[in-house]
Amino acid sequence: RKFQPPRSQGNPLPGPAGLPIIGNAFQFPKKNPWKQLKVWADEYGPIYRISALGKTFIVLGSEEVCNDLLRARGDIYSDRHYITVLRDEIHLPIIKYGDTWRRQRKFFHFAQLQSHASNPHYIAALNQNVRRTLDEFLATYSTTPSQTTTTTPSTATAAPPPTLDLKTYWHHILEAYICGVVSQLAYGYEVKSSSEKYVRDWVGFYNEFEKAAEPARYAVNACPWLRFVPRWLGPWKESGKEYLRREREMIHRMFFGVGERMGSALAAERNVKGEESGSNGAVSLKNDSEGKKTKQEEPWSISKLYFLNPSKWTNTSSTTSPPSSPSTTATSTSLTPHEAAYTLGAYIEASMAGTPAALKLLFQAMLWYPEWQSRIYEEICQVCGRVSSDTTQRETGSEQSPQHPSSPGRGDEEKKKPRMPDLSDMPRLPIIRAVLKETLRWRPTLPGGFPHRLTRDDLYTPATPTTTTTTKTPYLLKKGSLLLWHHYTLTRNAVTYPSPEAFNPTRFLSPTLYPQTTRLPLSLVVRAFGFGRRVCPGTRMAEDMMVLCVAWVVCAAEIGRKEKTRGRGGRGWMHLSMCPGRNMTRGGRRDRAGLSSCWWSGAGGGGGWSWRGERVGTSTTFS
Ligand code: HEM
Repeated sequence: RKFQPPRSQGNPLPGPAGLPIIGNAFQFPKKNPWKQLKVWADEYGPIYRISALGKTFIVLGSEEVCNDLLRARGDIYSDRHYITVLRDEIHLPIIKYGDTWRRQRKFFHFAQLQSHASNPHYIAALNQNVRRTLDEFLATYSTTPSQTTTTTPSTATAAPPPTLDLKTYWHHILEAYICGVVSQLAYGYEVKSSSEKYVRDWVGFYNEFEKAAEPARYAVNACPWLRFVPRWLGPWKESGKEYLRREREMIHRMFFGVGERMGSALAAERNVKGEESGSNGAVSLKNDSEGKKTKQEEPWSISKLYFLNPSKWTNTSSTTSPPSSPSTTATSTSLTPHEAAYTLGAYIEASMAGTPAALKLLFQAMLWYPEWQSRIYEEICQVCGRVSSDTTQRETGSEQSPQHPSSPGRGDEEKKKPRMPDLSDMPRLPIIRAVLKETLRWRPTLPGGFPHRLTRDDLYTPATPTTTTTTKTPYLLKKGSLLLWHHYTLTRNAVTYPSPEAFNPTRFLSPTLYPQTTRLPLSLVVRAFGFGRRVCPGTRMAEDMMVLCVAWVVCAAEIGRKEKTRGRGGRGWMHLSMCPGRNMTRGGRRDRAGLSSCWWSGAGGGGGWSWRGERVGTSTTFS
């Protein structure tokens, strides 16, 4: 494995010529720069190289090549680029490939194992948060909330703060939804409203993290030797540190707080020793009886599972005397408490990274293609029952949804009682899942992919000859290169996805094109989640959260286009209006069990509730 192929045996990769040092950095358009990589992929084939500021990037533009390298040779293609600004911390998505990554990833998988349809805590976290989210949408965007609300919504605090722009508030609601689910699972913490500081803090951390990782923002990321410059010349040194300090304080407070309340010696000692910040903010236990009381009351969470049996993860010795320097004392197999805390930090931050953006795009797809909204609604009616007064289908939604052949139907009796969809319905909702897959393909949230780093020289001959391959001589891929699985190019492959620019979820329903497409895990059907050993471990949970959210919103209202106001909006902006459907004004959909408690009556036709959306996600400035 240590064998390094002689460099003379390989051909250099093709690619566009660039300037010395700067490379191809200035050849990208300002708008949608990732599109340029597709242009080059068409010219140079499914594997080519570019360079920028001394770094070599190898761009992979076909699933075959991605699988050959990132998956089949995962032992050398799973490292990450070293981000100097974030060097102190152990964020799972960017950590170097090695023992710490293995330990964290193992704990992450343990956390993911809790997210299954037979775990009542998982179901509760999803249902509770989706209900709150819908409440917030209704309470916030009803044009006449005082007249329409007869039952007090469960989130009395749902109205946005007066300073907040309604154009962006719905982003906050979706962020709080994701944050709510994962926080409840990770720490047993229940988010009450999207304007809660707790949620905004996590969003802030993720945004800071994203900025810190940008090569263009901090020159030190591109030129690591800059870290040796004095502090007065490198302001990023302080700003980076401040963000990391606040983030660490939050991650430790939430994680060790659970242990403290449970009376865990590990967490208590940890708290006494304290972190750099002086305090982790965890609740101190006063005496045994209080300890016992809080121990009983501590809600289920992944942190709690950890503190119930820390020795499963940590060396027994370190459970009584926590390491003074968090990241240094781990053996190759034992996860330090600090690492466990950061794994759950990644659980939240990584969820917040991709999922809200994808959800926003899903809403955008509903807006632009209302016929799919109607088909989703029809599908839900077939699976969860149709409300008695809801005899009229939506104008565009007369088409019947196909029933998934493998899904057992619920009894007729149950069908008579309309209810809101839940997790157990997932296998029987192929349409909404196809719409999600198509959205992730149509508007990738990470169009440029997420770089993997190659740890030693490698030789590679693509099985399918490329336009530039003249001989059978393999290409030389150099150690230290960053590999971009270019998601935008992958999704624009006209052979796999005919008419790639068209939004057409049917492609994921066709049994000839994608056999078993509704049953395969999302990450195997769409490539939005990466490849190989670093593939996104939260895929199933992401699918559950997104499908449930859209299903509930579509049950509650129609998402429609609000008339464009002159001089406002523009390219990349969208206008949304959600108005109660015809059925609802006649008391139709509000009769669904599960919705009634958060619903208002007498919503009156006409305007309903509306919101104006700002740019959706980071990748919506498509032309
Ligand atoms: C639509 C939603 C999501 C998208 C599009 C997405 C996408 C991705 C991508 C592209 C990667 C990098 C894969 C690679 O390098 O090959 C990744 C990594 C990761 N994702 Fe997600 N993700 C989503 C949701 C989630 C959720 C809900 C969680 C947590 C529950 C999560 C946790 C992670 C973690 C921890 C990593 C780092 C894995 C590693 O480097 O070993 N993601 N995700």
